[in-house]
Amino acid sequence: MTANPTPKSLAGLIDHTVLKPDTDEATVRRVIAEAAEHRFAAVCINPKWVSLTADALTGTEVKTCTVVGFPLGATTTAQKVHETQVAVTAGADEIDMVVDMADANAGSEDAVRRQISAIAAAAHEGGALLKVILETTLLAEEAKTLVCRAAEAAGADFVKTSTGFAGGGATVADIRLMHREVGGRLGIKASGGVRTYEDAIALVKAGATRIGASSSLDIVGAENSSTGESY
Ligand SMILES: O=C[C@H](O)COP(=O)(O)O
Repeated sequence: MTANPTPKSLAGLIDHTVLKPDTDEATVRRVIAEAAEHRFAAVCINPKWVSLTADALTGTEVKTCTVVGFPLGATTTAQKVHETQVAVTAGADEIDMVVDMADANAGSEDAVRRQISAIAAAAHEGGALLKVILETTLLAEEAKTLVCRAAEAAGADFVKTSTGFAGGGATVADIRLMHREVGGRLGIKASGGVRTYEDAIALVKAGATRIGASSSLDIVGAENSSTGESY
Protein backbone atom coordinates (compact mmCIF):
# COMPACT_ATOMS: atom_id res chain seq x y z
CA MET A 1 0.00 0.00 0.00
CA THR A 2 1.33 3.44 -0.95
CA ALA A 3 1.70 5.88 1.94
CA ASN A 4 -0.21 9.15 1.75
CA PRO A 5 1.84 12.20 0.79
CA THR A 6 2.84 14.37 3.73
CA PRO A 7 0.95 17.65 4.24
CA LYS A 8 4.00 19.68 3.18
CA SER A 9 4.42 17.66 -0.01
CA LEU A 10 0.92 18.67 -1.12
CA ALA A 11 2.02 22.31 -1.46
CA GLY A 12 3.14 21.85 -5.08
CA LEU A 13 -0.43 20.86 -6.01
CA ILE A 14 -2.11 23.85 -4.39
CA ASP A 15 -3.27 27.15 -5.88
CA HIS A 16 -3.08 29.46 -2.85
CA THR A 17 -6.25 31.45 -3.36
CA VAL A 18 -7.57 34.83 -2.30
CA LEU A 19 -10.62 35.91 -4.32
CA LYS A 20 -12.63 37.82 -1.74
CA PRO A 21 -14.08 41.02 -3.27
CA ASP A 22 -12.63 43.26 -0.54
CA THR A 23 -9.13 41.78 -0.57
CA ASP A 24 -6.58 44.57 -0.18
CA GLU A 25 -2.99 44.93 -1.31
CA ALA A 26 -1.54 43.97 2.06
CA THR A 27 -3.46 40.69 1.95
CA VAL A 28 -2.35 39.96 -1.61
CA ARG A 29 1.27 40.63 -0.65
CA ARG A 30 0.96 38.34 2.38
CA VAL A 31 -0.52 35.54 0.24
CA ILE A 32 2.30 35.95 -2.31
CA ALA A 33 4.90 35.68 0.47
CA GLU A 34 3.17 32.57 1.87
CA ALA A 35 3.11 30.97 -1.58
CA ALA A 36 6.80 31.62 -2.12
CA GLU A 37 7.65 30.30 1.36
CA HIS A 38 5.63 27.09 1.06
CA ARG A 39 6.20 26.63 -2.70
CA PHE A 40 2.57 26.45 -3.66
CA ALA A 41 1.83 25.83 -7.35
CA ALA A 42 0.27 29.24 -7.89
CA VAL A 43 -1.24 32.31 -6.31
CA CYS A 44 -4.85 32.71 -7.49
CA ILE A 45 -6.03 36.31 -7.29
CA ASN A 46 -8.65 38.59 -8.84
CA PRO A 47 -7.66 40.25 -12.14
CA LYS A 48 -6.73 43.64 -10.67
CA TRP A 49 -3.87 42.00 -8.74
CA VAL A 50 -2.29 40.10 -11.65
CA SER A 51 0.42 42.61 -12.49
CA LEU A 52 1.51 43.09 -8.86
CA THR A 53 1.48 39.33 -8.27
CA ALA A 54 3.41 38.43 -11.43
CA ASP A 55 6.05 41.06 -10.58
CA ALA A 56 6.36 39.89 -6.99
CA LEU A 57 6.68 36.22 -8.02
CA THR A 58 9.45 36.89 -10.54
CA GLY A 59 12.35 34.56 -9.82
CA THR A 60 10.18 31.96 -8.06
CA GLU A 61 8.57 28.81 -9.45
CA VAL A 62 5.14 29.95 -8.25
CA LYS A 63 2.68 30.77 -11.03
CA THR A 64 0.27 33.69 -11.28
CA CYS A 65 -3.31 32.46 -11.72
CA THR A 66 -6.39 34.62 -12.23
CA VAL A 67 -10.08 34.25 -12.99
CA VAL A 68 -12.24 35.13 -16.00
CA GLY A 69 -16.03 35.46 -16.16
CA PHE A 70 -15.85 35.07 -12.42
CA PRO A 71 -17.84 34.04 -10.48
CA LEU A 72 -21.05 33.83 -12.55
CA GLY A 73 -19.82 32.75 -15.97
CA ALA A 74 -22.68 34.74 -17.52
CA THR A 75 -20.69 37.14 -19.69
CA THR A 76 -20.21 36.91 -23.43
CA THR A 77 -17.40 35.10 -25.21
CA ALA A 78 -16.00 38.46 -26.37
CA GLN A 79 -15.91 39.71 -22.79
CA LYS A 80 -14.20 36.56 -21.53
CA VAL A 81 -11.67 36.70 -24.36
CA HIS A 82 -10.91 40.35 -23.59
CA GLU A 83 -10.45 39.60 -19.87
CA THR A 84 -8.13 36.76 -20.80
CA GLN A 85 -6.04 38.94 -23.11
CA VAL A 86 -5.73 41.66 -20.47
CA ALA A 87 -4.74 39.08 -17.84
CA VAL A 88 -2.04 37.39 -19.93
CA THR A 89 -0.64 40.77 -20.97
CA ALA A 90 -0.41 41.67 -17.28
CA GLY A 91 1.54 38.47 -16.58
CA ALA A 92 -0.97 35.71 -15.81
CA ASP A 93 0.37 32.17 -16.32
CA GLU A 94 -2.94 30.43 -15.68
CA ILE A 95 -6.54 31.44 -16.44
CA ASP A 96 -9.47 29.92 -14.53
CA MET A 97 -12.62 30.69 -16.56
CA VAL A 98 -16.19 30.06 -15.50
CA VAL A 99 -18.22 28.15 -18.08
CA ASP A 100 -21.62 29.33 -19.30
CA MET A 101 -23.78 27.22 -17.02
CA ALA A 102 -27.05 28.02 -18.77
CA ASP A 103 -25.66 26.69 -22.07
CA ALA A 104 -24.26 23.62 -20.31
CA ASN A 105 -27.52 22.79 -18.55
CA ALA A 106 -29.42 23.36 -21.82
CA GLY A 107 -27.24 20.73 -23.50
CA SER A 108 -25.75 23.27 -25.93
CA GLU A 109 -22.44 21.49 -26.28
CA ASP A 110 -21.37 23.36 -29.45
CA ALA A 111 -21.90 26.74 -27.78
CA VAL A 112 -19.96 25.64 -24.70
CA ARG A 113 -17.12 24.25 -26.79
CA ARG A 114 -16.96 27.33 -29.04
CA GLN A 115 -16.69 29.65 -26.04
CA ILE A 116 -14.00 27.58 -24.33
CA SER A 117 -12.14 27.32 -27.63
CA ALA A 118 -11.99 31.11 -28.03
CA ILE A 119 -10.69 31.57 -24.50
CA ALA A 120 -8.21 28.71 -24.84
CA ALA A 121 -6.82 30.38 -27.97
CA ALA A 122 -6.41 33.72 -26.14
CA ALA A 123 -4.81 32.05 -23.12
CA HIS A 124 -2.43 29.91 -25.17
CA GLU A 125 -1.53 32.84 -27.42
CA GLY A 126 -0.35 34.58 -24.25
CA GLY A 127 1.50 31.48 -23.04
CA ALA A 128 -1.02 30.70 -20.28
CA LEU A 129 -2.85 27.52 -19.29
CA LEU A 130 -6.64 27.40 -19.27
CA LYS A 131 -8.74 25.81 -16.53
CA VAL A 132 -12.49 25.53 -17.07
CA ILE A 133 -14.65 25.98 -13.97
CA LEU A 134 -17.81 23.87 -14.13
CA GLU A 135 -19.48 25.19 -10.95
CA THR A 136 -20.56 21.64 -10.28
CA THR A 137 -23.12 22.54 -7.63
CA LEU A 138 -25.20 24.37 -10.29
CA LEU A 139 -24.87 21.78 -13.07
CA ALA A 140 -26.97 18.72 -13.79
CA GLU A 141 -25.00 15.47 -13.98
CA GLU A 142 -25.20 15.33 -17.80
CA ALA A 143 -24.03 18.94 -18.00
CA LYS A 144 -20.89 18.10 -15.97
CA THR A 145 -20.05 15.40 -18.50
CA LEU A 146 -20.85 17.74 -21.38
CA VAL A 147 -18.48 20.44 -20.07
CA CYS A 148 -15.66 17.93 -19.57
CA ARG A 149 -16.09 16.73 -23.14
CA ALA A 150 -16.30 20.29 -24.51
CA ALA A 151 -13.25 21.43 -22.50
CA GLU A 152 -11.16 18.62 -23.92
CA ALA A 153 -12.37 19.19 -27.49
CA ALA A 154 -11.68 22.93 -27.13
CA GLY A 155 -8.08 22.40 -26.02
CA ALA A 156 -8.40 23.45 -22.38
CA ASP A 157 -5.70 22.25 -19.99
CA PHE A 158 -7.75 21.57 -16.85
CA VAL A 159 -11.29 21.21 -15.64
CA LYS A 160 -12.05 22.68 -12.23
CA THR A 161 -15.01 22.07 -9.92
CA SER A 162 -16.04 25.35 -8.30
CA THR A 163 -15.66 29.07 -7.77
CA GLY A 164 -16.19 28.89 -4.01
CA PHE A 165 -19.03 31.43 -4.44
CA ALA A 166 -22.04 29.24 -5.27
CA GLY A 167 -22.42 27.26 -2.05
CA GLY A 168 -20.99 23.77 -2.05
CA GLY A 169 -17.71 22.96 -3.68
CA ALA A 170 -15.45 20.08 -4.60
CA THR A 171 -16.77 16.61 -3.85
CA VAL A 172 -15.15 13.22 -4.27
CA ALA A 173 -18.07 12.15 -6.51
CA ASP A 174 -17.53 15.07 -8.90
CA ILE A 175 -13.77 14.53 -9.04
CA ARG A 176 -14.41 10.86 -9.88
CA LEU A 177 -16.76 11.93 -12.68
CA MET A 178 -14.18 14.38 -14.06
CA HIS A 179 -11.45 11.77 -13.78
CA ARG A 180 -13.60 9.28 -15.65
CA GLU A 181 -14.21 11.82 -18.45
CA VAL A 182 -10.78 13.45 -18.91
CA GLY A 183 -8.37 11.95 -16.37
CA GLY A 184 -4.82 11.51 -17.69
CA ARG A 185 -5.46 13.96 -20.56
CA LEU A 186 -6.55 17.10 -18.73
CA GLY A 187 -5.62 18.24 -15.24
CA ILE A 188 -8.38 18.19 -12.63
CA LYS A 189 -8.60 21.00 -10.07
CA ALA A 190 -10.68 20.50 -6.93
CA SER A 191 -11.71 23.81 -5.38
CA GLY A 192 -14.31 25.26 -3.07
CA GLY A 193 -14.53 24.16 0.55
CA VAL A 194 -11.25 22.26 0.64
CA ARG A 195 -10.21 23.07 4.19
CA THR A 196 -8.06 20.28 5.59
CA TYR A 197 -5.30 17.85 4.69
CA GLU A 198 -7.87 15.04 4.90
CA ASP A 199 -10.19 16.86 2.44
CA ALA A 200 -7.30 17.35 0.04
CA ILE A 201 -6.06 13.76 0.22
CA ALA A 202 -9.54 12.34 -0.44
CA LEU A 203 -9.82 14.53 -3.56
CA VAL A 204 -6.31 13.67 -4.79
CA LYS A 205 -7.06 9.96 -4.35
CA ALA A 206 -10.24 10.46 -6.43
CA GLY A 207 -8.21 12.01 -9.27
CA ALA A 208 -7.54 15.68 -8.49
CA THR A 209 -4.19 16.90 -9.78
CA ARG A 210 -4.54 20.43 -8.39
CA ILE A 211 -6.27 21.86 -5.34
CA GLY A 212 -7.59 25.43 -5.19
CA ALA A 213 -8.01 26.65 -1.64
CA SER A 214 -8.03 29.67 0.60
CA SER A 215 -7.17 27.32 3.49
CA SER A 216 -3.88 26.22 1.96
CA LEU A 217 -1.85 26.94 5.07
CA ASP A 218 -4.08 24.65 7.12
CA ILE A 219 -3.85 21.92 4.46
CA VAL A 220 -0.05 21.89 4.56
CA GLY A 221 0.06 22.23 8.35
CA ALA A 222 1.82 25.59 8.34
CA GLU A 223 2.52 27.12 11.74
CA ASN A 224 1.13 30.49 10.63
CA SER A 225 -2.17 29.02 9.45
CA SER A 226 -5.53 30.43 10.38
CA THR A 227 -8.53 28.69 8.79
CA GLY A 228 -10.00 30.52 5.85
CA GLU A 229 -8.24 33.76 6.80
CA SER A 230 -7.05 34.58 3.32
CA TYR A 231 -10.39 34.00 1.64
O1 LIG B 1 -11.12 29.00 -6.84
C1 LIG B 1 -11.06 28.66 -5.67
C2 LIG B 1 -12.04 28.98 -4.65
O2 LIG B 1 -12.46 30.29 -4.70
C3 LIG B 1 -11.52 28.66 -3.29
O3 LIG B 1 -12.60 28.46 -2.45
P1 LIG B 1 -12.41 28.27 -0.88
O4 LIG B 1 -12.28 29.65 -0.30
O5 LIG B 1 -13.65 27.60 -0.42
O6 LIG B 1 -11.16 27.48 -0.62
